[in-house]
Amino acid sequence: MNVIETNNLTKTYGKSRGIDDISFSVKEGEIFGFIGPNGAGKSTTIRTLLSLIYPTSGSAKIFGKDVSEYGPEIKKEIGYLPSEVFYYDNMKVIDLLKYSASFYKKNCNKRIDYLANTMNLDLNKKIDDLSFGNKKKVGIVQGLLHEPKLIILDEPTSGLDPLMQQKFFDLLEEENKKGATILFSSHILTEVQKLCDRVAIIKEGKIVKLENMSTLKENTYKKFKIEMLSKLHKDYFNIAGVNKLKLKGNTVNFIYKGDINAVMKKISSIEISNIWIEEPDLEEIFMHYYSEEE
Ligand SMILES: Nc1ncnc2c1ncn2[C@@H]1O[C@H](COP(=O)(O)OP(=O)(O)OP(=O)(O)O)[C@@H](O)[C@H]1O
Repeated sequence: MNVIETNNLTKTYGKSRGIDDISFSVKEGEIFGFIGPNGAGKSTTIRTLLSLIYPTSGSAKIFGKDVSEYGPEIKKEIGYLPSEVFYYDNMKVIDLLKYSASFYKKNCNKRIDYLANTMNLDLNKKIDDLSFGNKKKVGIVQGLLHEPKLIILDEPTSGLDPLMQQKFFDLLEEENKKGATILFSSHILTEVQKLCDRVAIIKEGKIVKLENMSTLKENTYKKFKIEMLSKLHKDYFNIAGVNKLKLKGNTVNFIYKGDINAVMKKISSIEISNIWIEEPDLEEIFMHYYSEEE
């Protein structure tokens, strides 16, 4: 079953572009990453899904229901963490969370304690007295306290220190194991890489790539660095699939995309002292998509 489904979703702000013809779906139980640089259209897509803004054209469904028509009903099953959180600063954390919990028809007290404990959040402090990162934690607890079926996170880790980020990821994985579907927007690729099953890469309002995380990495090139015992002719590795070759002294660097056996045969015919074969990280793959289409 698809928990999220968007069809040709388009949003313009007056004459300027927000998002253009966005179509994707997220299956139940999936952790789906939405990655792209500032201004690409991540927040616009998310805000449309939450019916905080309305599409110019196209449509979106959550749990099989149109978001514009069933917004309030759908939102009860969603936990949303916006990219920027604003609160009534004078309230105590616990009062704000109890107020949030009152919108759902269940007792969330134990859950609030558990989440606050895990995220190391002092419930008795005034919101005004919290640091930016601690305010973010309030948003996290607020988004997860009703054990939503769908968790939508817009740049959720900004302001969290690495230890807290890890605790937060552990929490998300825990929720996902219990069945929650997660949509995770970010421009930080390493975190998307850690967590997500599938990603959509968004650029200037359009999805430029939609792929399983594993395929995204498999279908790309590998990086080779080879140290040889003696100097080679510069054309030795001039075979199909080899790119960006650099020969310096006895060391050759290149990237390779193609049948791995072809390049391994070439390597096995020479004497080498060391070899490194590396996968590009998501950052490099991402840069590749961006520069390729510019
Ligand atoms: N309220 C608005 N009025 C006019 N233009 C807007 C508005 N909100 C967003 N935009 C424009 O829509 C485009 C997409 O913005 P959006 O905030 O969705 O991007 P984003 O990928 O979430 O970026 P960021 O990571 O910076 O939040 C941008 O060009 C932005 O300037």
